[in-house]
Amino acid sequence: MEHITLAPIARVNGTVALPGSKSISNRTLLLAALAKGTTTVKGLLAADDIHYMLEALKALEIKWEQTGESRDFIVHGAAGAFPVKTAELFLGNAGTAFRPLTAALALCQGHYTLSGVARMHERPIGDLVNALREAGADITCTGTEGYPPLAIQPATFNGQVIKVKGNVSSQFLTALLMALPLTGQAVTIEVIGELISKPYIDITLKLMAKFGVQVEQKGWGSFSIAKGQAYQSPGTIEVEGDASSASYFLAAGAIGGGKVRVTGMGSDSIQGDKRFAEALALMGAEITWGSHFIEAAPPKNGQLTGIDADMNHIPDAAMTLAVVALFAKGPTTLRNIASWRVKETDRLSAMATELRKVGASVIEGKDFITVTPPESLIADAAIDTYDDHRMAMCFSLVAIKGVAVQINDPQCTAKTFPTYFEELAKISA
Ligand SMILES: O=C(O)C1=C[C@@H](OP(=O)(O)O)[C@@H](O)[C@H](O)C1
Ligand SMILES: C=C(OP(=O)(O)O)C(=O)O
Repeated sequence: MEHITLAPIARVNGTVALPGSKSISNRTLLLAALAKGTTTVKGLLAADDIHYMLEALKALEIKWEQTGESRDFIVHGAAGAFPVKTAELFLGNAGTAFRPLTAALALCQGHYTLSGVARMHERPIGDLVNALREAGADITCTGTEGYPPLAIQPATFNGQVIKVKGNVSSQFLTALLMALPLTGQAVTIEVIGELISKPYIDITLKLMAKFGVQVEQKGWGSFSIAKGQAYQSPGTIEVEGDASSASYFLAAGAIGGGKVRVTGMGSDSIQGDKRFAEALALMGAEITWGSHFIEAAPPKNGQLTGIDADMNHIPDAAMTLAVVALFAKGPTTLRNIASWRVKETDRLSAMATELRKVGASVIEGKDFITVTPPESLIADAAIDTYDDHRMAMCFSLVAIKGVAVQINDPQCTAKTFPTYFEELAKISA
């Protein structure tokens, strides 16, 4: 297996220009594809998840072009439903492509199949499929009921009130929100039970508003779209830097003896993961906020402290804290993170296994993890990454003011951050 060996990094210092946000890139591409008019998308993320969305749009005969070598793309919108009525889409392991495209295609009166990598076929989609079916959609799970792959057939949509469960993934609600304006009808989405990962719904609503569709929100339980709204290109959208990707560098700054600044997003960001910096501050890190940057440095007294906190609002960036916990005084407990089990891998189990390899004592709960740091880290651990980009990026932090560490299959960062290890090297001394 390919691996990368990171020697202990004595000090980190410098500035990282963040790659584009995955969540904003894929939402913007889909909204631009459904909108009337041409949209220039600036600073699109270059990574596998976005590649799958771009290729899917191409298969659906949405015209787009890249401006030279830049990350600026021009998308020619279809002004409504996709023009192509038959397509086979392969979407890798990109939740932000798979879930929203499922909902949009269910309303397009065509014959479509959607599939992904083996792990995508183990990630639940039943709550979204059932919500769409109850509104008349014809969707078959061609493997196991409740999971991809999916086959969609033409059907009459008749939903006025659509109920969806929110406790497995917020992407199901996001998918319905983005797709339903295609019907042109008044529709209300009711969320049954708890809604997790709420800040991602804010990203969805803010981007829909940029494309001219307003949603009337009542708390987190009801979302209404008035009749006759349709997406309209806003002209240009600038993709912010990725706040989840920022977490590794901010954590490095908090651990590593110097200041690390990330640019491309800051206090003005629409991404919930900016609040990772608040969690780091709770551990004692010195955080400086700008409207378009965040900077992290170690605590004034040099010692991070463990925390016990609810992480439901930042599930992706919370993984980074589990590794920062290795450098803190006392245990750290991250709570309300059951969704970790249905992401790129079972992240609760993977995180517990790999943290133990470097010497931590770990309690793996059903929906929480407690990490007690070892007296001293075990050197030269070979970290397995489970085809999970975040496992690879998180465990690189072990080297910062710590010990040498081997990361197996480092290319898995391609899902959201293909150049991660190069960027880390640039701020390492
Ligand atoms: O909507 C989004 O862009 C995302 C929502 C979150 O998923 P869940 O809602 O499944 O927690 C997050 O983990 C994922 O990386 C991106
Ligand atoms: C959960 C993640 O991805 P996805 O968008 O595929 O759900 C992630 O990037 O951590």
